[in-house]
This record gives sequence, C-alpha cells and structure tokens, in this order.
Amino acid sequence: MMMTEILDGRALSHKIRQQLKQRTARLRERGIVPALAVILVGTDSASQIYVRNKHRAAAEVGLATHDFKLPETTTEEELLALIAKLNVDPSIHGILVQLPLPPQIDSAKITAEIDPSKDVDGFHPLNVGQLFLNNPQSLPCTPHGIMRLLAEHQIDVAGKHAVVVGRSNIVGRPIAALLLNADATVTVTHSKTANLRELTRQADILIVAIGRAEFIKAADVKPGVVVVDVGMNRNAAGKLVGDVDFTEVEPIAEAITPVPGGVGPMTIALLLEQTVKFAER
Ligand SMILES: Nc1nc(=O)c2c([nH]1)NC[C@@H]1CN(c3ccc(C(=O)N[C@@H](CCC(=O)O)C(=O)O)cc3)C=[N+]21
Repeated sequence: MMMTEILDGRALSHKIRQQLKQRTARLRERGIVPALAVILVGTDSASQIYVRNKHRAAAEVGLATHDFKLPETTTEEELLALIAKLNVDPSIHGILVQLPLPPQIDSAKITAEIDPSKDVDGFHPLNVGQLFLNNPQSLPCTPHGIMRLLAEHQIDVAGKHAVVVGRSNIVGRPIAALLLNADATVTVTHSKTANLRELTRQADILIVAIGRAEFIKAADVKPGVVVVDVGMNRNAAGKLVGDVDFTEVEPIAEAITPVPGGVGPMTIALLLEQTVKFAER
C-alpha cells in the first residue's frame, strides 16, 4: 500500500513565518520596521480573502501593513498618483496592487509603474524578464511558494516532465519559467490546448491553475504523479475546492497539495519573506 504524501502548505508557511519573526526583530533593532503597502480597488472576493489572511500573518511576524482600500470607481490617474507616492516613501519596502483591477484601469500600466525594487509580487516587466533570463530578483509569490513546498518535500524537478495547466501572468507563465530554471522539461497547456488530458497524463509533476472546480480527474493523471493544485473555487455546496478532484486523484498520486491549506498559505508566507528581504537591503 503506497501512502500519498500531503504537501502541507499551512505547516511550511508556519515554519517560514517563525524564521521571519527573527529577521524582523533584527531589523527593528536597527530601527527598521519592514512595511508592506497593499492596494485594493473595489471588491473582488478572492482578493478580500487574501487581504484578510495577509493582514493577520503580517502582524504575527512583526511586519507593518498599510492598507489602501479604494472605491470601484477609482481612475487610473488616481491609482498612479498613489503608486508614485509610495515609490518614493522610504518607510515603505513593498507595494502590492491586488489583481484583478476594475475594467477602467489598465493593470499592465499599473504594474509597470511600481518601483521594481519594491515590487513584492514580481509582476513588473523588468522582474518578469529577469525571471525568464534565470536571474530572478523578485519572484511572484504563488510560484515561489510552490517551488519551496516541493523543495521542502525533497521533490527534485530536474529532468522531470512538468505539465502546467493555465498560462496566467500570476501563476502559469512564472511557474513554467521557474520549473525550466530548475531543469524540468516543461509543457504549458491552457484552455485552447488540443487533447489537454493526454498531456496531463504524461506529467511527472502537474501544476493546475486554470480556475475550474475539480477539473482534473483520476483518469487525467498517471500513478505516482506529484500534483500541485493552485485552484480556489466554491462548489455548489459553497465549499472551497481546487482545480483538482482531490478525492479521486489523491489515492493515485505520490504527493498532492490540499485546498485549502496547500498553495494559498505559501503565497502569503513568500509575500512576507519578499517584503523582509527588501527591508534588509
Ligand atoms: N497582486 C496580487 N497578488 C496575488 O498573489 C493575488 C492577488 N493580487 N489577487 C488575489 C489572488 C488570490 N490570492 C490568494 C492567496 C492566498 C489565499 C489563502 O490564504 N488561501 C488559504 C485560505 C483560504 C480561506 O481562508 O478560505 C488556503 O488556501 O488555505 C487566498 C487567495 C492571491 N492573489
């Protein structure tokens, strides 16, 4: 009987936060309070969960957060003015603008205006380019959290076939780059991919970030696969479920992340870690 390893993001994020506590204490001895500015425009529901959990975790590790909650009707000019102010504020080490933004705001224009050295999300084109060139400066938190979770469980990706489902700027594209930098053989699939399930069945490592509840079933994976589920969806019963049918896939997998308690808490831990890193420079 093979036992499936559960990749527990809650436990590892706890461990990372304990280490960060010591680093923030040392910074405070030098008179530096690491500070993160979080900008939320409107009322996206995933963003609100994120803001709430982030806030709690930041306080616990001794990191200051400055929340800017702006109305749905905020203009691009207003948001750019706030970013310009935060860019030059020496007491602010990290700036995060919650995505998605309302339709009147061009998010590409916004991410390009954040000082790359305060870009805790790693979404600025300069940081995206550095990641692609295998010289990362600031990494997107969710992909970074995934790599840390795999490393913690001694899952070596070198030489393995990693299949990514989804090509978003936040998860699919950057995790593909990170896996490639770690010497995996990477296939990126998405909503237009022909015979997608034939490709997922070939994965040694399967990363699913497509935003469809329980999309990956038992028949879509091979025995012994390592599954990372980035999805966060509400099912008909109002329960939080991933993009992977956990009940079906877990018995076949060698290792799998749960939802909740997998990738989500890791995203927050790496966001805090990146902010502390910026404050230490
Ligand atoms: N610029 C930007 N960067 C982001 O990284 C970003 C964003 N915008 N916009 C929204 C999404 C969503 N997101 C979450 C991260 C963690 C949890 C999280 O803590 N999840 C927990 C708890 C879930 C719960 O409390 O129900 C878990 O999965 O176990 C949720 C949501 C980051 N995002």
